[in-house]
Amino acid sequence: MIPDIPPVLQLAGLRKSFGKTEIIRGASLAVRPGERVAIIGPNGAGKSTLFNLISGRFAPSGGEILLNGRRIHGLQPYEINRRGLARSFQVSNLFNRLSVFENLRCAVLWQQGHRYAFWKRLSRLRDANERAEQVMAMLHLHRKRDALAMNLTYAEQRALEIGITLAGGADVVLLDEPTAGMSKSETRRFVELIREVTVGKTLLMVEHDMGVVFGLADKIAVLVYGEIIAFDTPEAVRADRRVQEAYLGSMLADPQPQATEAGPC
Ligand SMILES: Nc1ncnc2c1ncn2[C@@H]1O[C@H](COP(=O)(O)OP(=O)(O)OP(=O)(O)O)[C@@H](O)[C@H]1O
Repeated sequence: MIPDIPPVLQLAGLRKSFGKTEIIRGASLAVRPGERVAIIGPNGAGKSTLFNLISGRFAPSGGEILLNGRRIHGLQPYEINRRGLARSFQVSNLFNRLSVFENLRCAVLWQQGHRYAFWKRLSRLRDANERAEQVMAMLHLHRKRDALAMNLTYAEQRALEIGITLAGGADVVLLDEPTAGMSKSETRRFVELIREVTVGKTLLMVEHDMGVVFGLADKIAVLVYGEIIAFDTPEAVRADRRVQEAYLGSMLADPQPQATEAGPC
């Protein structure tokens, strides 16, 4: 990474209060193009709130969010999406009664601004079909092309969700606990898949599994009580005394995947 490349995503003194309680307390972060950043921290530290602020679901109480140097705070989630930032959710975002292909095509059309207007020009539909096929192949889901989302395995559903997030071609991708609920072997395969499908993209993820975090991230941001107390390489974060004291030093000392073999599939 060349240090003076401008950040693709920048948080500056970001704040968010719910009522009188300040949850995000002046968070600042500069993410360079192509970096893979994991946000870690104790339960309730504000990780999901931070994602909700960046993706436009919540309006900040103060501070700034810049995407490619332009302010995005105050924009609607779909406007932020069309500026090239897409996010996945912890809860399922799939249309259960649509096929894998149809789910992806809906996502392409929506993210390109056609909403669900399937009657739009045929050439656009052709482009969306091609993009959906492309994303399906990237996810290794082409053999499940016509399977309904509800009939996929849990890991396939999570892969499809990542496909939906990537469908519109966003350059900045936010993944919220992408491996939650997976077995160890599924988690290992999924980490490889995430690595493959995010080549050339900037990735921000919230993840509790330290094996995934240390296996994927170029940099780790540690959020404690709404403040980013460290933002550095995995090695530097692991050695940081403040991080060890504030956030489960033992977890960082031995970053093995935390998932159990008893996944939901
Ligand atoms: N819409 C809301 N209204 C009021 N309080 C909220 C709201 N959303 C989140 N909070 C509070 O903000 C705090 C941070 O929650 P958040 O979900 O962002 O933490 P987190 O770090 O993602 O936690 P976890 O690791 O458990 O998912 C919590 O105390 C939560 O109750």
